[in-house]
Amino acid sequence: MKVKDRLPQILTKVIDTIHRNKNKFLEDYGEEGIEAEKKAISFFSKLRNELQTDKPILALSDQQPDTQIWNQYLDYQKTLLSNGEEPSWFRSPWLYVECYMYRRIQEGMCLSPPISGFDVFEDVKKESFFQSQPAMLSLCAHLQELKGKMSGFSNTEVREEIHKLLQVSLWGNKCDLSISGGQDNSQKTSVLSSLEDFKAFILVDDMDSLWNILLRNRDGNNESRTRVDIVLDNAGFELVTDFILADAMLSLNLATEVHFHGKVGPWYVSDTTKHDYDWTIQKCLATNNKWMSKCGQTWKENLKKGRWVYHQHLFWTLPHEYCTMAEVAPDLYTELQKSDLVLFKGDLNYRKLTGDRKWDYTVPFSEALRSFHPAPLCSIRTLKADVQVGLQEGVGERLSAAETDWMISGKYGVIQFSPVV
Ligand SMILES: O=P(O)(O)OC[C@H]1O[C@](O)(CO)[C@@H](O)[C@@H]1O
Ligand SMILES: [Mn+2]
Repeated sequence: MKVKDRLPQILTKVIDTIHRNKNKFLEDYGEEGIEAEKKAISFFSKLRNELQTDKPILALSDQQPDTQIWNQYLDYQKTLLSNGEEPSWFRSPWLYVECYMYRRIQEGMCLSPPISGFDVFEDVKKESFFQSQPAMLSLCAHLQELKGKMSGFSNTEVREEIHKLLQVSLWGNKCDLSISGGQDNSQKTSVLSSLEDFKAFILVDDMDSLWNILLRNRDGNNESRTRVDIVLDNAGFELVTDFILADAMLSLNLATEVHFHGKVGPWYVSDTTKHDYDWTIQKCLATNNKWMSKCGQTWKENLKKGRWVYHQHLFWTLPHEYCTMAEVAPDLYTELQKSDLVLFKGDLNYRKLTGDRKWDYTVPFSEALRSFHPAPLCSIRTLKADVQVGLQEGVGERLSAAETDWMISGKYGVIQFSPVV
């Protein structure tokens, strides 16, 4: 499905969702809730029309901490066009327009009090969590079993385990809801048993570079500290794979703290917010499956003890590419500099890391990052957008000749590392 079709479809789903929740708004806020529902629906119908008829991109009119930054970015887009042309939905960069649509959804809710706090994607995120529960259960059981036997593990065995869980987290990224226009895209089967078959689809495998960083902690003395950061992507199955990975890194003594970075508001349908993060841990804890509930308990404790830390920053929901972070969000850049390893989950992060440009397939990843080198970093992403760097000579060409949609189907993945250069 093309962006042109996918984005209006997402807006249609937003409108349906708000409409479906009318009674809830009535119960919560009385007549005022109903008025707000009408207001939000008319905002989103108008927005969908602007999109479909290629109207100019408008400045934001809410008063949020990032409103001015967005409006300045629009001014900057105007300077890129010649002879006074206006940036419009189809004549602006895809990355910008797509981010802009999600920001307009936030604006629509913000301008519709008292229902402003309503997350229009919450229903589908929850649904996808429940749909993939069997697959999550088997991961939780695997982790608990691993914990039972890991005390006698050699480094080779630990390496093998962490490689497995990195791959699980990679394939977990297939499950985002924006690419499917909000349709169910959950994980139905355990990925663990398919890892060997999927190996052939990993186009860049830098897992050993990560291993070398993590091994330093395992082999170091008790004083040593290793901080891993995970820039989260989707809630649902993917988030649980990230939790499993983070838990294993601590349990296997490969890291001492894991910092998670989530979105400040609803984003790209399934992206993780603070509420999704807490909800997921709570849900795992409360299930009647002993393995999953044990996982939930440990994760809650990790947060309490400061071994896990959750961060949010509005930079993650700006349209800016990451090479501008040091300038646009210096505080966040400084925070990431404290890390020993930053894992960027998902496709959108990859697009922002590389600036969503038409790079040659063989350009080194570090070069495509331009000045963005806060710490050693790694992208863990399935390919859903037509940007890919760091491939061996001839690989991109060979794939293009064989499969026209190899860059957007989510079938291929990378675990791609860049040291600090
Ligand atoms: O959740 P992810 O992996 O970032 O995927 C989201 C991707 O889906 C799309 O919305 C559809 O291709 C892309 O713009 C975006 O890169
Ligand atoms: Mn996403």
